Amino acid sequence: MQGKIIAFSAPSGAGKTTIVHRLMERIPELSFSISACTRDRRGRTEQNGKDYYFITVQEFQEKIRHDEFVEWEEVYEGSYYGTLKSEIERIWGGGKHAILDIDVKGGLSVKEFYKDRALCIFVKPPSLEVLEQRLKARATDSASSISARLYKANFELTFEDRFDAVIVNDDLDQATAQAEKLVRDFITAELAIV
Ligand SMILES: Nc1nc2c(ncn2[C@@H]2O[C@H](COP(=O)(O)OP(=O)(O)O)[C@@H](O)[C@H]2O)c(=O)[nH]1
Ligand SMILES: Nc1ncnc2c1ncn2[C@@H]1O[C@H](COP(=O)(O)OP(=O)(O)O)[C@@H](O)[C@H]1O
Repeated sequence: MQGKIIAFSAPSGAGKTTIVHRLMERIPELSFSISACTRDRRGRTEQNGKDYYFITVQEFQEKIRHDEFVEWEEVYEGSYYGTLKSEIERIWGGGKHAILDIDVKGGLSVKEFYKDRALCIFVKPPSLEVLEQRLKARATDSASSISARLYKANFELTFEDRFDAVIVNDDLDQATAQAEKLVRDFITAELAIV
C-alpha cells in the first residue's frame, strides 16, 4: 500500500475538526496526523501526544533548524503549529493514510510538498455570520481571539480556488457525506507512477 495524505483546511470554526473526527470513525484506513504546537494545552479536553505534541517555542525552533517539518506556520501570534515528517512516516509505516487538520496556508504547503499524493480539501462556512456564531457557541476562545480568527477568515476565504475540493459545511451530515465520498474515491484510486 502506498500511503496518502488527506488534509482538511478551513478558517477556524468552519467545522474541519468535527468533520475529520467523523471521518476517522467511518474510515478505518485513516490515521490522524498529530501536529506539534506551542500553544497551551486546553486543560481537561486535550492530551499531549493525542491532540497535539505540545512543545516549547525553543523545541519548535530546534525542529525547524533540523528540517523536521513538512510545513509549519505561526498560526496565531506566538503560536506555532507544524506537521512533522516523522509523524507522516509513522502513519504510513503502520499501513494507514494520514488525515490532517491544518490551517489554510498549511494545506497549500502540503499540496506543494506531496503533489498528487495529497488531497487537500477546503471546508467553507456558509457565511461569516455563521462562522462567528459557531466560534461563540464553541466557547473555547476569548472575544479578542474570536475577532482575530474572523479577521483571518476573510483572508483565508480568498484561497479556496487553490484546493482540490471545496465543501460548504452548512448541514453537517451532508458535508460529512461529501467529504467521505471524496476521501474514499481518493484512497482507492491508483496513483500515477511519476
Ligand atoms: N499549518 C498548520 N496548521 C495547523 C497544524 N495543526 C493545527 N493547525 C491549525 O491551527 C489552527 C489552530 O488550532 P487550534 O489551536 O487547535 O484551534 P481551533 O482549530 O480553533 O480549535 C487550526 O486552524 C488548525 O487547523 C499544523 O500542523 N500546521
Ligand atoms: N454544520 C454544522 N452546523 C452547526 N454547527 C457546527 C457544524 N459543524 C461544526 N459545528 C460546530 O461549530 C464549532 C466549530 O467546529 P470545529 O470543528 O471546532 O471547527 P474548526 O476545527 O474548523 O475550528 C463546534 O462547536 C462544532 O460543534
